[in-house]
Amino acid sequence: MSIIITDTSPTDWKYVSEGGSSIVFSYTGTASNFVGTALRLRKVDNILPSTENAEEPDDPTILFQHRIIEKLVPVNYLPRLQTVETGRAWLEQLARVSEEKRSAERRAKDRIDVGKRKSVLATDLVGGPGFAVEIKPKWGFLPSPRHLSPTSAALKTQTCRFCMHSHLKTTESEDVALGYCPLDLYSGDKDRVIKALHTLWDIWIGSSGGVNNLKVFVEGQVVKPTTLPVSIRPLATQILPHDLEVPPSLDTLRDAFTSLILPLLLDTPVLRILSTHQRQLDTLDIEGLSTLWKQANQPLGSPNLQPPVLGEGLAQPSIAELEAFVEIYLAKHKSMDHDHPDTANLKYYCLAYFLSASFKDCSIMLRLSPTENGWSKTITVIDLDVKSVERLHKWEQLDRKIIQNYIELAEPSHCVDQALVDSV
Ligand SMILES: O=P(O)(O)O[C@@H]1[C@@H](OP(=O)(O)O)[C@H](OP(=O)(O)O)[C@H](O)[C@H](OP(=O)(O)O)[C@H]1OP(=O)(O)O
Ligand SMILES: Nc1ncnc2c1ncn2[C@@H]1O[C@H](COP(=O)(O)OP(=O)(O)OP(=O)(O)O)[C@@H](O)[C@H]1O
Repeated sequence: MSIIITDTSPTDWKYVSEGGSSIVFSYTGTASNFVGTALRLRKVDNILPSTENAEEPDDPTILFQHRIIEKLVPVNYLPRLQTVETGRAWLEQLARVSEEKRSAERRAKDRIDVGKRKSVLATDLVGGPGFAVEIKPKWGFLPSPRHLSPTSAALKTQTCRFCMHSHLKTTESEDVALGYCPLDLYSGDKDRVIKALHTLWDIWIGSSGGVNNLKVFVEGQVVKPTTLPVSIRPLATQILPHDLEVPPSLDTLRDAFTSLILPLLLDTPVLRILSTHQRQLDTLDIEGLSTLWKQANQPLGSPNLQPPVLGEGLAQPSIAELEAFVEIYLAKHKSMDHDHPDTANLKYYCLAYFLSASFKDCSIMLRLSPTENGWSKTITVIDLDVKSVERLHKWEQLDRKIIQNYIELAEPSHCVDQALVDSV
C-alpha cells in the first residue's frame, strides 16, 4: 500500500544530496507519517521529456530490495523503503524551491522527473541530531586468475580494480580518490582501515567534497570542506569537546573523526557481506564471462562467424527470474565447479555478474547520534539499485580499457586482499 505525500508542504522537504539518477530530500515538518523519512525521487536528463505513464509501476528499487537484496543482506542493515504517491504540481513546486541547492553541473545535466506519480520513501539516514558519514567503498576483492589472460592475470591479481580504474580516470582528468584502496577498507585490519579512512579524509578535503567516496552530513546538511578548518566547523562541534580553546587543526579533526567511526567499521559484518557477494557473484571475472558467452554463442559449424557481443539479446531480468537465481545462488553456488563453467549455466553467470555490479556500486551510511553516554551508531547499506543488463558489454569494454591503460604504468600498486591472505 502506498501513502500520499501531497498533503505535506514541499518546503518541508530539504535537499540532501543526489547521484546520477536520484535526488534525495529529508523531511523537516511535523506530519507523523513522514517524520524520520527521506524522499528519493528519480531524475530525467534535460534533453528528455518528463515521464508520461498512466500505469506507473512502483520504483524498481523497492521490489529489488524486498525480494532480492533482503535475501542477501540482513534487513537491519537496509533502509526501510516504501512507495509514496506524488503529483506533478507538488513535484514542480519542490523542484522550484530546491533548485538553488543543486550544483550548477547537476542542473545543467538533469532535473526532477515531475511526471512520476510514484517515488520512494526511505528511512532518513542523515537528518536529526548528530552526523552521518557516507562511504562508497567500491570493489573489495582481487579476482581469481583462473579465467584471466596471462597479461591481465599479472595485473589483476596485484592491483585492485578500483586502483586501476582511478588511474585511468586521472588520465582522463576526472576527480578521483587516487590513493584510496578499497581492499584496505574491507581488510578488517585496524591499521589498514585507519589508512583507508585517512586517505578518504584527505581526498575529501583536497577535492572540497567533490569525490563521491566520502560524504559527511551534520544534522541533515552536507558539509562542504576546504583546507581551512573553519569550513568543517559543523563537524568539529559534533566530534570535539566543546571547551576546546584553540581552533583545531585538520589533523586533530581527522583523528577524532577516524577514532569515532573506526570501531563501527571494524565490528560490523556489513563490509564482509558486501565483498563476499561481490567476489562470489563475479566469480569468472568479466573476461571469463566473455569467454563463456562466446563459447555458448558460437554458431555451430561456423567457427569464423563472430558471436554477438556480450549480453546482446539478453532481456532485462524480471524480479521473478532474479528471485529464482538467488535461490540457486544461495543453495548451490559454493558447490558449483566455477573453474570449469558449463555453457548451460551461461544465464546463471550473466545474472550473477549483473547482480555483483549492484554490490560494487552501493554505499554505506554510518549514522552517529549523541546519547547521554556517548554515541548511538548504526550502519545502513544504500543505493543497492538494479543495473541495466545492457551494461554487460560496457563493463567488458571498460575492463579492457582499464587494463590497456594500466599496463603502461612502471610502478603498479600492490593491493592486498585480506580474505585471500587469511584463506591460505
Ligand atoms: O563504472 P564505475 O565503477 O565507475 O561505477 C559507476 C559510478 O562511478 P564511480 O562510483 O564514481 O566510479 C557512477 O557514480 P557517479 O554517477 O559517478 O556518482 C554510477 O554509480 C554508475 O552507475 P549508474 O550509471 O548510476 O547505474 C556506476 O556505473 P556501473 O559500473 O555501476 O554501471
Ligand atoms: N535514505 C537516505 N537518507 C538520507 N540520505 C540518503 C538516503 N539515500 C540516499 N541518500 C543521499 O542521496 C544521495 C543520492 O542517492 P543515491 O545514491 O541513491 O542516488 P543515485 O542516483 O542512485 O546514485 P549513484 O549515481 O551513485 O548510483 C546519496 O549519495 C546519499 O547522500
